[in-house]
Amino acid sequence: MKPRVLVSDKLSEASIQIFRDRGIDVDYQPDLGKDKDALLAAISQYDGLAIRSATKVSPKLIAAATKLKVIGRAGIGVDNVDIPAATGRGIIVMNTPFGNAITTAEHAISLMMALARQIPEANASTHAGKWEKNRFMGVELFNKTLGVIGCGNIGAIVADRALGLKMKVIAFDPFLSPERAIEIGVEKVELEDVLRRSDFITLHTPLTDKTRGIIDRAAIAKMKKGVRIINCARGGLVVEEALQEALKSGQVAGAALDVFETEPATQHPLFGLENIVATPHLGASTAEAQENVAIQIAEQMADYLITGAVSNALNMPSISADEAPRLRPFIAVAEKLGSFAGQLTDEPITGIVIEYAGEVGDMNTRALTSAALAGVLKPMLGDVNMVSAPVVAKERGIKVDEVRQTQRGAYETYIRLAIKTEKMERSVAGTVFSDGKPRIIQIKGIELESEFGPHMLYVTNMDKPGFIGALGMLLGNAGVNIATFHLGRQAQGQEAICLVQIDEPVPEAVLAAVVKLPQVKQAKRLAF
Ligand SMILES: NC(=O)c1ccc[n+]([C@@H]2O[C@H](COP(=O)([O-])OP(=O)(O)OC[C@H]3O[C@@H](n4cnc5c(N)ncnc54)[C@H](O)[C@@H]3O)[C@@H](O)[C@H]2O)c1
Ligand SMILES: O=C(O)CC[C@@H](O)C(=O)O
Repeated sequence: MKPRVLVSDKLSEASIQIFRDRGIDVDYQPDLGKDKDALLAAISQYDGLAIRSATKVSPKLIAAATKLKVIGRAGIGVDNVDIPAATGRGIIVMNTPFGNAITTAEHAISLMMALARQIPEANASTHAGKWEKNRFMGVELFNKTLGVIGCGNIGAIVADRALGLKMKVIAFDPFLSPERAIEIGVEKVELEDVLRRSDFITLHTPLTDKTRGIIDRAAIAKMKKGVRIINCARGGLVVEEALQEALKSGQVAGAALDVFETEPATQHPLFGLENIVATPHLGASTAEAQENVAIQIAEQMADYLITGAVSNALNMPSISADEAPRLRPFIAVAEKLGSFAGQLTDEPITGIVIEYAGEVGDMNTRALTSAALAGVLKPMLGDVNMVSAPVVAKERGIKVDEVRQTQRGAYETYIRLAIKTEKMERSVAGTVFSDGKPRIIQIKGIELESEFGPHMLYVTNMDKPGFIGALGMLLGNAGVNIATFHLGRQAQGQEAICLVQIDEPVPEAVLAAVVKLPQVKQAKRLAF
């Protein structure tokens, strides 16, 4: 069946065509995002949801989205998506981190200039026929200090443009390296310095628990009198009441806001103030940026739904379109090895070590580890996939370690997964043969070679004569057809393992009879 995507916000037509061209059924309902109830009623039909900022993806919506695999944000900020809830349900959340960065930086610079020269007010006055030449006395940008809070993609572009205007640019960003600061020509400083030294302050951080209210009453009190503030990032970074007081007192000479605590902001205490320039979240609104982000998100979502390639996901490692087909059989073997170990483990798992050797050691092992974890956890928890598994493992206090080595042993590739519980450690290893099929090659250090079948019987026994015949007879008498039969042992007369692929699940009574065979230590049904 074709994947179905809902586009619930206004997106460029080009993106709709991309979905169609890639063989995806797409419903373009640009106003549905604003109608919570209608969206909630419709969401269960879709594999993908493409949005901008109007659609709020709440835990309630995610709970109703039973088929949903991917949420694509045509833009940067994903604060309208509950990422933990999506991750918990195994839904990938992706955005387009660069598509609107230049446009948004240009908007911030436009707002700074509009503030410096009071262009909106002067425009309104001139249109009103007032010719108030003496009323509008501006300030120059030349030689002024611009303080950038958050110097990532957009902050760095703003800095670059401001340097072109011959401003001095200082930046506060805990994640900005000194080398990067030198590269982009800014002085890396502390927040206090930005507050104390800047003539203009521009915000370019995401809205997080750390950045919410970063410009509050106390921060404003530390600023130069007559500072001008530009917020083209997110409402909530600036405490609006504190700003209002400071604009009235003259501590802040002017502020330009593209974003507001509550949007749409149709009524606001700051509206109507002379020293406020306001735009309705237009940062990303150019034809170029909207085309970019819409095309990018449609490509990324289509890639994921059709090929499994993952790019720009916020809750899953990337898998490029080139590596997706190469990775697929290894994802399958990692998941199956995990599932094998998970099905055999009844106690709480404390740790998992995944070892990659040979060719696979050079691959995207984060994706493989996520697949292995999903395999381990699924038998116990059911609804876990590559997206949610790392988070679920962490929540359960399972320590996950990856070991990579590129040298080869007997096999071109080798993946070994060891599970630790309070009482024991169990390991299983596998590989992918040239036919692309995953194989088990080792269990508990015992060599044997088997495919993963839909129905299997796993038996550990003592290596004594008569066992194979007795097991074969038991299964045969019960009408259970054996497809493949694989054996391995530690050494003659010691612990042995038998892996039998059968055409249907072993009935309970037959399993009980297998356990009673004198040589048998343990017998379990497995399914892949
Ligand atoms: N107005 C609009 O239409 C519009 C358009 C695009 C993006 N945005 C907003 O702009 C924000 C920035 O976008 P970007 O592409 O530059 O993101 P980015 O991730 O490239 O950069 C954000 C920077 O903020 C820094 N940061 C994080 N926490 C910080 C803190 N406590 N103090 C200082 N810096 C901190 C990060 O280290 C990072 O360098 C987005 O999160 C989005 O909310 C708004
Ligand atoms: O979609 C928009 O118009 C705004 C997007 C912007 O806020 C973003 O974070 O990318």
